[in-house]
Amino acid sequence: MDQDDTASAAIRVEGLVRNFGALAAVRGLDFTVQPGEIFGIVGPDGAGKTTTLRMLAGILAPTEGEAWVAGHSVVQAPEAVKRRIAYMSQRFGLYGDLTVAENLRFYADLYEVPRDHLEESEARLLGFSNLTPFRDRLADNLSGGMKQKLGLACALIHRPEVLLLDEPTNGVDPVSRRDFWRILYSMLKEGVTIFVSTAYLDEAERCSRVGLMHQGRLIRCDSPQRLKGDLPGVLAEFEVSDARRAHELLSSTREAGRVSLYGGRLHLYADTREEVDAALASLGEAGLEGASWREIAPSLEDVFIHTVRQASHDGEAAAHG
Ligand SMILES: Nc1ncnc2c1ncn2[C@@H]1O[C@H](COP(=O)(O)OP(=O)(O)OP(=O)(O)O)[C@@H](O)[C@H]1O
Repeated sequence: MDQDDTASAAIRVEGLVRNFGALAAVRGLDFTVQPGEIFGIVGPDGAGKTTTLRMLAGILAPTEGEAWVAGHSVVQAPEAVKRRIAYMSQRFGLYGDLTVAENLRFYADLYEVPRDHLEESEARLLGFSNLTPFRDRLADNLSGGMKQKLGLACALIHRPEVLLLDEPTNGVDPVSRRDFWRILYSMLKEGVTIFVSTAYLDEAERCSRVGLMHQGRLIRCDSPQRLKGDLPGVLAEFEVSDARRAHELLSSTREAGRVSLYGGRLHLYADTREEVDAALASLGEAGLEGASWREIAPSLEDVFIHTVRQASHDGEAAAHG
């Protein structure tokens, strides 16, 4: 590989594999994240997101392949990687019997943050996260959202170049989630590169690029805009008096995931417009009068559902073929 490429990319991954015994958790990843990007990774439970993050953080050795994070190899120099990044796992270690300020100080000491920068960094991070009024509260007595924000503040105290976040807002209330993302954007402005896994597709929408992970592979990787624009087929929304019944009728003859109910509206993901017209005709034949349909723009959720379905379908076909 070109030495300059490795040095300039914030994260570069080549042929990364991780097996746990017979289980292939990560099956060969290749991607690059540029400095100042926010890269989101989404995928069903067990897709391999946490395993990937742990390898990038230098705390889990790859079975095969390589990754360079903040200019260092996770295989050759994991300790150098750890000094230049922050990794917030799903069970980030806050000390419940220490206060908010004491937790920050603990992480500052751990990373040997110079004392002369400390007060300013603490004040800034507490301010960002709206935790200043709670600086003397024990971490155990914070709400879930506040705990996550404090975890992020602790992860940022040593000014990492790359921030690795594993589902950081899982179960967090909407207001704290918004605060959390505000902090992430401020960090981006300061040039920090962010790699975040999330189960929330509205969060994935906020990323500069999104990787869809499925069974240990990245099956798509692009900007949210492009991912939505490239979804093949037609997404149709039906206006119909009895959406529940229409759902039953249309889904009985289609693969799972093709027909879904959104409130009182019915969505059909079809290969062609003719297929949608045929579906409309079949509703009429079944006595559901007055139905109509219009094409709608897919959301990232649609892209996610249909891409995963297609990948599972292709995987099964390959297994049986
Ligand atoms: N230490 C381990 N030992 C054995 N198997 C593991 C280990 N860690 C992960 N796995 C397995 O590897 C696969 C990928 O897990 P991983 O946690 O990376 O997925 P994920 O996409 O992060 O899902 P989740 O969001 O549920 O954590 C799963 O089948 C999991 O059971």
